[in-house]
Amino acid sequence: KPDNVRVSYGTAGFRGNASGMEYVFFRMGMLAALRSKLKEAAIGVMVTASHNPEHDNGVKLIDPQGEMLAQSWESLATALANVTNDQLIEQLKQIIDSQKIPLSNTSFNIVRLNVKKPSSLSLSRAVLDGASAFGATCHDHGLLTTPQLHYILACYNGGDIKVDEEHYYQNYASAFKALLNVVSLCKLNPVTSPVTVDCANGVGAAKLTKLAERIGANIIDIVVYNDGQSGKLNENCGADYVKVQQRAPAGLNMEPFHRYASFDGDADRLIYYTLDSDCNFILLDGDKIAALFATYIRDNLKKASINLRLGIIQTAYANGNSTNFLINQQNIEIACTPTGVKYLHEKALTFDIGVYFEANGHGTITVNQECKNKISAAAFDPNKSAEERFAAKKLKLFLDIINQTVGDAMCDLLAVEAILQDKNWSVKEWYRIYTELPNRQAKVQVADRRIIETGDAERKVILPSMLQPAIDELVRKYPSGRSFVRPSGTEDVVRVYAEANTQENADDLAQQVSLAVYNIGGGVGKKPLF
Ligand SMILES: CC(=O)N[C@H]1[C@@H](OP(=O)(O)O)O[C@H](CO)[C@@H](O)[C@@H]1O
Ligand SMILES: [Mg+2]
Repeated sequence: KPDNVRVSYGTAGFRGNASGMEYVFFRMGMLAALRSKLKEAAIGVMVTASHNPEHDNGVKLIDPQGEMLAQSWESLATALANVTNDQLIEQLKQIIDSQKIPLSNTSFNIVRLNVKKPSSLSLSRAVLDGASAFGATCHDHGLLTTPQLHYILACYNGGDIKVDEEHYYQNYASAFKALLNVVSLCKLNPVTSPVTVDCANGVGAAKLTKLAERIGANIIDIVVYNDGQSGKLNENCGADYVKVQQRAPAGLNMEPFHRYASFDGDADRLIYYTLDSDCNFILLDGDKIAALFATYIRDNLKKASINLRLGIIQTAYANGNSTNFLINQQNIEIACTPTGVKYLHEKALTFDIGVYFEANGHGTITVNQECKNKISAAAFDPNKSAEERFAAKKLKLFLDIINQTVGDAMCDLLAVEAILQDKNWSVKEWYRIYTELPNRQAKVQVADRRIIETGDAERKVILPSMLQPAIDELVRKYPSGRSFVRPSGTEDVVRVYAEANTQENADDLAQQVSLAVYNIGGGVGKKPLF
């Protein structure tokens, strides 16, 4: 471990420049083995830096049911990663004692290794070495998307110890085909039009190709773009680039009203986009996917006369008009949490059916088993009308397409495609459900981003105390203005978000707020000017 380097288990595990990070991965292998002994179940370890540039890498731990590592263990992970080499054994002992870990229990880890990245082989090796130091048996599943690893882990711990990647394809391909069969029954000539998917030159390209093969080209027409043959991972492409830059991946020739989608590097984010008739770029982000899912579920619940509590969970990054649409026009319950899918997921579980999405395209649907049973039973209930049973059946099949453990770009893509088919919608009808407020994201470098503390699900700054009044004053100047700032959990920056009635005003507001952060929050380097 290099001296004077501090890392922390952030929004999505440890992430940073891959060189010199082996010690973090080695220690996370150890921690995973300990957690496995405690939980008496396999623990997943994912090696990825998601949407970050190729020179970065990262590691995150996955809990037994495929959920994110329990928050109480994040601080243990941070402490273990930061001690010096000679304090390591002492720190491990402390964790073992404080968590009462039965060392004699066997432990299993399921590791996914991304051989595509030059750094990943040695880093994955470091995880395996760390885990073996505690005698863990490791199943190395090779190259997988993040959601595939979550899925495999959940199945494995559910008793299916032979589960593998193929199982994933069979499961979701047959779920999708079953729903499409049912929805095309009511159509004379079901049409499939192609959807072009930018896979960010990441692992998703090969995996999506396999999934599409299992479904069949006569049912879904997927064109893979940025398959990693030539381009660099996440460079000028991928879901994060498209969302933040609000433009298509480099080199993609777009046609008006065709459907385009982007995954991020580890395929847990999905964004759609298209061009309108004037060739304006139209983004259909996580908010719009959530709105499509939630209204589809709500409509079918209604048609099936099933009474369940449906909620949508957003973060402060959700576009103001998506929130207005869902609350005021659709009457759907909304909750807001801090950034980071673990918070959204946790909140989603408090509803019978929870639809959560970050605006950047990471999201899924949670539904508890009891509610799922209720929906399945309604599909065969002789006391219901044929129409009610049909809606219940569609809802059941739709929920089968969803990877409930985590946001999954491939499953979410199938779910969007199925809804559009069912509704006979092109991308045009979908994007018109509401019009987004123009918005802008920016980053500000400060000496120490930890001095910024936020509250109210990150919508207000608490410290430094001068900052929120300054933001409020700026926001007041712009019609439909809204802005907030927060320290990033994955990068050494403060993030700024602004929206307003016009793009110019949103840009202006983002600029002014960035300067306020720079001036009041201890900015370093060049003043943020854009
Ligand atoms: C504005 C934004 O997109 N933030 C992302 C980003 O977190 P930050 O804490 O903002 O760096 O990465 C997270 C992990 O992928 C993701 O959950 C989150 O939504
Ligand atoms: Mg990702």
